Amino acid sequence: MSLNHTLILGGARSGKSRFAEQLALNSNKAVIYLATGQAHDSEMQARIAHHQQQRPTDWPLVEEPITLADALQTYSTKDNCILVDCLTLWLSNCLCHARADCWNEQKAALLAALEHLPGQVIFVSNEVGHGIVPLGELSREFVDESGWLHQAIAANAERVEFIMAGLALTLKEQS
Ligand SMILES: Nc1nc2c(ncn2[C@@H]2O[C@H](COP(=O)(O)OP(=O)(O)OP(=O)(O)O)[C@@H](O)[C@H]2O)c(=O)[nH]1
Repeated sequence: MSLNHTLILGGARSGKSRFAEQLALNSNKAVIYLATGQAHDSEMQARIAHHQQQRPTDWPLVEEPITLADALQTYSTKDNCILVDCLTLWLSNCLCHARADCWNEQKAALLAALEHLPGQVIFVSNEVGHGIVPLGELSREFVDESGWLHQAIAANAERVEFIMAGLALTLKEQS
């Protein structure tokens, strides 16, 4: 089964967001930008402001740090393309949530929702699994969950790209 979603992976400052934005533009559909990031400090505020300045001003913004599946179900239509930037921050937000089962619930909800969404979705995410296994328990959980999430989304994606130094390596493309 291949669904109408694309996964764009890459390291920090790899150019993955820019690549994903170009892909969304090329879709020729109405694009919605779904941000999972939260501006908890001035550095993050500056990053967000930078992102806002360089993407098209006519893209509606949805900010949703936790309930990603609900947001996708609310906004996905057969004529639109939702750009989700990014799964990594969503995973962090869910793992750090006060409710211990938040992550398992939200992950299951997303994977289930993906089977029925009417429109196109482009996911951006950090590939964080290239280093050594972290010593801290939460960091280990983060790296493990991130890898499992990417595998689950990639399995049914129609396209998966890995971005490095602004260049794309196509991992999967189904015509
Ligand atoms: N809340 C909110 N977050 C945003 C908005 N625009 C972007 N972001 C967040 O900013 C994050 C990207 O931050 P960066 O660290 O600068 O980008 P990056 O993805 O690591 O870098 P590249 O690989 O170069 O794309 C995304 O994950 C978004 O969640 C916005 O309008 N509102």
